[in-house]
Amino acid sequence: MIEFKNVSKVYPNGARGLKNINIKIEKGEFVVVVGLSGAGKSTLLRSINRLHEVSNGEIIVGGKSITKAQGTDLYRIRRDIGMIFQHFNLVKRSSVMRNVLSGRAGYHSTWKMVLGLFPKKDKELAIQALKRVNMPEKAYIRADQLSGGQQQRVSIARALAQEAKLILADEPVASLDPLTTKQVMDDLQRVNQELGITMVVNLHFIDVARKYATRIIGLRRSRF
Ligand SMILES: Nc1ncnc2c1ncn2[C@@H]1O[C@H](COP(=O)(O)OP(=O)(O)OP(=O)(O)O)[C@@H](O)[C@H]1O
Repeated sequence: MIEFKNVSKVYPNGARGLKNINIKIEKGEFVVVVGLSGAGKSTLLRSINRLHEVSNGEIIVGGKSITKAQGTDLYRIRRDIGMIFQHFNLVKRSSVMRNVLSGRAGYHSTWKMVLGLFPKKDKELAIQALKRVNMPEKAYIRADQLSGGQQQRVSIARALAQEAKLILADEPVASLDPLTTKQVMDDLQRVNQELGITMVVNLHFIDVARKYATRIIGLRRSRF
């Protein structure tokens, strides 16, 4: 599903993000990346969908080189990759439904999205996604009316509506309390087990990593 081939990343200011990384992640794995602050976890995760460009080496996603891909090819590879951020990245003044539907944006023309013209099938997908995170009754509430944990579960629903084959979650529970952390991690686990969506998750807490991961990757000073 994902292969890092001798990947290195040096930031323009000279900071080293990754050093000679070789990893293979198979379809359906729940991989947790752990490491101290500055170890390179975010750089690793964000290089998978090319939010960060790597300096050397190549990353293969779903059999295709995302490193070399351009134009439509890059767009298609990215469409299969859902992203979950520490601070949820929802449009806070929009409804939950509208946020989940935004996961469908990659399937339609920009003008339709600007006008909010989503086909019926998309709305059904969005409701199904909200059901999977146990939040269908919140569909028409504004996102900023929800707790942090609920907002994070909406962002999981957005990735599901996107029909992502792979979800990258960069510190998804770093802003949450222990109870909410469990709910969000349980949702990610359920999605992984029931839908077979591959997960790559960065976490600070090794106990949470142990509980959920099918494999833990430890990063230390840009290496693993
Ligand atoms: N945009 C950037 N510009 C310059 N250097 C950066 C940038 N992003 C990260 N770095 C550097 O790259 C290295 C790895 O950082 P990265 O954010 O990937 O680590 P991390 O393990 O995710 O840490 P944290 O948990 O604190 O986010 C660090 O030395 C960091 O200072």
